[in-house]
Amino acid sequence: MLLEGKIFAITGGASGIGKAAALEAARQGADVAITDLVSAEAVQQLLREIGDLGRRSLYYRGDVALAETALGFMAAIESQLGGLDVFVSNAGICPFHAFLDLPAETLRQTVEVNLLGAYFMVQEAARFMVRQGRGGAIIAVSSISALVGGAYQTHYTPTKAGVHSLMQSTAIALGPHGIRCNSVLPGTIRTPINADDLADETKAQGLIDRIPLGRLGEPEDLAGPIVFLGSSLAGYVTGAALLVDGGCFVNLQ
Ligand SMILES: NC(=O)C1=CN([C@@H]2O[C@H](COP(=O)(O)OP(=O)(O)OC[C@H]3O[C@@H](n4cnc5c(N)ncnc54)[C@H](O)[C@@H]3O)[C@@H](O)[C@H]2O)C=CC1
Ligand SMILES: C[C@H](O)[C@@H]1OC(=O)[C@H](O)[C@@H]1O
Repeated sequence: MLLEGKIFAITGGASGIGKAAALEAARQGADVAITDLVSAEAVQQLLREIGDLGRRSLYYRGDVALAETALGFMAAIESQLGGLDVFVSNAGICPFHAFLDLPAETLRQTVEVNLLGAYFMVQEAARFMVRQGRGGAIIAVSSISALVGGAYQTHYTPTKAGVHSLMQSTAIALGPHGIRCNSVLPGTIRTPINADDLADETKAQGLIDRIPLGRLGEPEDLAGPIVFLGSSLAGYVTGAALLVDGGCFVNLQ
């Protein structure tokens, strides 16, 4: 098992990519801490599944856009699980909208959740790991959108470039503490974040046609890469970005 005896924490772990990664971490031997916006009742089934795998779990409800959520989440992890080895900044939103009439509030909210939320969380996780003095791994869920644009994502793609850049800079800042920092760059993965967008079958098929592996991604496609980057198998990998897109990015012509 890749994360035997480790403590794994993730934001936005109630749904989609975060939920798949949380379950895979438990399968790979880790105790799992999750934070999300949803009620504790909404994650009971997920926590039961983690328990059935023989692992401890905790759920902390909060909004990552608020700096105090990071403090509260880390305090809960310390008191209930006793440490932190792998931290994944995953929570995010993508409210598709055209550029010219984008409301300032949509821009502000997207930046606050995706970029400031990631920053607050990564900073608190790193402080915790440095205090512990046993190194660690931090992974940010960025996107292929850190590298390419989207007409309806002008407020979103800069946040994904931002978290990719955050991992590059924190890799340098935290390397001397034995903390590795990497990002995963998913292509289009079917989750609730894009259910409405992909309900347009012409758009969905257009995306699939550009993917050499011939399908959109599923949340489980990210679970392995995230666990790998958190594990000692990736012990010399830091400051890296792993595209998980079925080959979409390289498919120019
Ligand atoms: N689905 C996709 O095609 C892609 C997704 N991503 C990124 O993956 C990450 C996870 O997204 P998905 O699993 O696809 O979507 P999702 O909607 O299934 O999961 C996102 C989770 O984040 C939580 N969340 C949203 N705002 C929050 C806040 N302010 N505080 C705490 N939790 C909050 C939601 O409640 C939800 O559980 C996001 O950062 C997204 O940008 C990146 C590339 C592609
Ligand atoms: C939510 C979108 O479908 C998804 O988000 C990303 O970051 C990808 O680039 C896709 O556009």
